[in-house]
Amino acid sequence: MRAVGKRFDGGVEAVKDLSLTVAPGEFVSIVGSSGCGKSTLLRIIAGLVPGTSGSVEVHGEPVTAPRRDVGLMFQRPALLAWKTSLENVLLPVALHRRVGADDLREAMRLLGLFHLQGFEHRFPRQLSGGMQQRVALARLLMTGARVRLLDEPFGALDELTRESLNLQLARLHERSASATVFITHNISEAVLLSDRVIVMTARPGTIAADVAIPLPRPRSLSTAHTPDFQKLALAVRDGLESPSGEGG
Ligand SMILES: Nc1ncnc2c1ncn2[C@@H]1O[C@H](COP(=O)(O)OP(=O)(O)OP(=O)(O)O)[C@@H](O)[C@H]1O
Repeated sequence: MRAVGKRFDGGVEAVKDLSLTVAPGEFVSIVGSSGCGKSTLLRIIAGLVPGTSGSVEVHGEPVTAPRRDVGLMFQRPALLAWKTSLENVLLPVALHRRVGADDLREAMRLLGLFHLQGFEHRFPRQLSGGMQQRVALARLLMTGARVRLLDEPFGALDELTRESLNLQLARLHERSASATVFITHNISEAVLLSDRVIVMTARPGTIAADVAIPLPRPRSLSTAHTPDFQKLALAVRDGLESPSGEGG
C-alpha cells in the first residue's frame, strides 16, 4: 500500500496517506478505534472498493478488482445457507471449475483439521457460530490464497471459542508462507498472533505505531503470560492512547 487514501462520496475521509508493506509469510494485525477505517482499508486491499488516492499492489500487480489469490473472511461467516459445510468449503473451486476427487479429499481434510468430522453434510443453521467460522476458515484455506485478509473473524464468538480458533490460526500460519492481514479490536489477540501490530489513528485512519512482535513461535496460550508479551501489549496500548492514535 502506498499513500492509500479514501474519501467517500459525502465527504467522510476514512483512510489517509497510509503506506504499509506485508511480506510473504508475515502476519500483520491492524488495531484501532471503532470507525477509524480498518475495514475500509481491508476492502481496498481486497479490491472491493477503490481507494481515492495512492495505490495497492499484490504480488507486484496493481489491485483493481478482487483477485483469486487473495482470500477474505469477515466477522459473520457468510456461508451459503442452502449449501452444506462440505459444499461451502468447495465453493471457491466450484465457482471456477468442475470439482474433482482431489478437491473433495482436500475439503474433507480441511474440515477434519477444524474438528468438523461428522458435520460435513450439515447446513449452516445446524452449526454453532464457532463451527460456522471454522467452516469459513476451511473455505479460506481451500482457496489456496497466498494473501489472507481477515476482518474481526472471531469478534462475534465467546472468549473460549475465540481463544481456540486463535490458536488454530496461529498453527496454520506457522506452517504456511501466506501473508495475513488481520483486523481486531483485541490487543492480546493481535499480539499473540502477529509478527507486527499496526496501530491506526482515529479517522482518517493512518499509521500511529508499527510494533514488531518478536515473540518465539510456535506460540501458545502460555505465551500470553510472559513478561515480554505483557510489555508488547502495553506498547500497542500506548500507541492507541497516544495523541496521534487517540480514541483507542
Ligand atoms: N460506504 C460508505 N459510505 C460512506 N461512509 C462510509 C462507508 N463505509 C464506511 N464509511 C465510513 O468510514 C469510516 C470508517 O469505517 P470502517 O468501517 O472502515 O471503520 P472500522 O475501523 O472498520 O470500524 P469498526 O472497528 O467499528 O468496524 C466510518 O466513519 C464509516 O462511517
